Amino acid sequence: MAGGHRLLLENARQVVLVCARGERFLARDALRSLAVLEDASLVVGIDGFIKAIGPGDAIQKQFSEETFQERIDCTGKCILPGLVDAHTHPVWAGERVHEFAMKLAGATYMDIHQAGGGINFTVERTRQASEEALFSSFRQRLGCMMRAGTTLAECKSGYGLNLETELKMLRVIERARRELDIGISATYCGAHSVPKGKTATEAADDIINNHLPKLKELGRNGEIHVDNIDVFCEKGVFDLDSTRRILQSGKDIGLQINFHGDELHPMKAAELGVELGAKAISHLEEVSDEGIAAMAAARCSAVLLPTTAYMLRLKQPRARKMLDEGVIVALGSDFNPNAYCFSMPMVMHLACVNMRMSMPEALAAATINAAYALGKSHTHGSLEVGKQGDLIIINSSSKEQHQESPFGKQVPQHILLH
Ligand SMILES: N=CN[C@@H](CCC(=O)O)C(=O)O
Ligand SMILES: [Zn+2]
Repeated sequence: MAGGHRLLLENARQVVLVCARGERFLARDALRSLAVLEDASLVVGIDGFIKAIGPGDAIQKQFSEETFQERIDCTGKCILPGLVDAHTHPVWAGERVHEFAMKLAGATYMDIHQAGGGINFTVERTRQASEEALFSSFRQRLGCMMRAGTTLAECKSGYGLNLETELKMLRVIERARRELDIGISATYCGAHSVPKGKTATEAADDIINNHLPKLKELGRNGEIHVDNIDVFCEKGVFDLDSTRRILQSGKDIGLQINFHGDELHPMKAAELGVELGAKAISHLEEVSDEGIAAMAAARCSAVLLPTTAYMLRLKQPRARKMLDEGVIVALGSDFNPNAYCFSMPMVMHLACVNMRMSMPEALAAATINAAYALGKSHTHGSLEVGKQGDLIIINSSSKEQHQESPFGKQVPQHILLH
């Protein structure tokens, strides 16, 4: 007979809280060591929220008269918050394997983009795909992310560019949000590339005059729920002026600004993001010193994407400088047809090796700080009483093994979402 509480996780070797005082993000010295309880237990209530965390014997005493729908013996194991992936492009059709060969032969991302490949190749395939087919592949991809420990993922549109296909993608994301056991933060990314036959200014006008009013209407009717607005601010894609106009219009209809900036060329995108009150800016391989200082002061988070720099052989984003200056650093997989990585443990590992982040910095960046980038760190990203009981159990006695061994031991034994 069900009753009392949803779940008791008993006697874990470590419960990695990440933070324990209601912090909305971790930066500077707070990243030196994360909050961890040894030999601890955790209780999730029927409503899916965490009710208690503490020493195993204390929890046992406190809940000795209570009943649980499920109990898991976590002896020798480690409990972590579910991982948060702050940047993904997971809805699309068609493969771009041929472009990998072109890149290995020396073509750059922009060479391929300017020749009509890259994003625009995927746009053609995605426009042709049925909504059902898009949902089916999306569901499989989300399943892979979950199996690697992701419990909340930001998911972008952006392979439609026209209103019809952007809405098709957003409906697919909305369906997943309602039907699947994974948290989703939905992002409208209709300015991911300039559609064929249009200039950036014309594309921006179309978005501002046609796409955004429709999103507002559908949001008001409860048909789709969009959290963020994104633009690919890049030389040869959307310039600073078009980016500003689109992001401001998105903000005016209540969306959080969370966009691609300073990736391949220095654009002063970070400075623009701060001016507009952006919640997050992704990539930042080419961010200026002034941009870093402005982001730190404005608490605008940097979503760093180690798979992109690796795949495209770009210079690494200056994670160390950002961290030392107090920027709120988050991580994302950037899952897309050009960077096919589902795994946040692999992303943390690359962040440590290639971007020289410490293990606590990488774990905070994949939990509380990623949740902050999505405006969800009041409910996600740490194990604290009152937060959502999204957590993973790894068959290892310390959290470090999760990052050190991304090729094997990273697969969580249990993934629990509430
Ligand atoms: N840079 C722009 N967007 C993606 C790539 C998308 C694609 O190539 O399909 C990124 O974040 O890496
Ligand atoms: Zn991206």
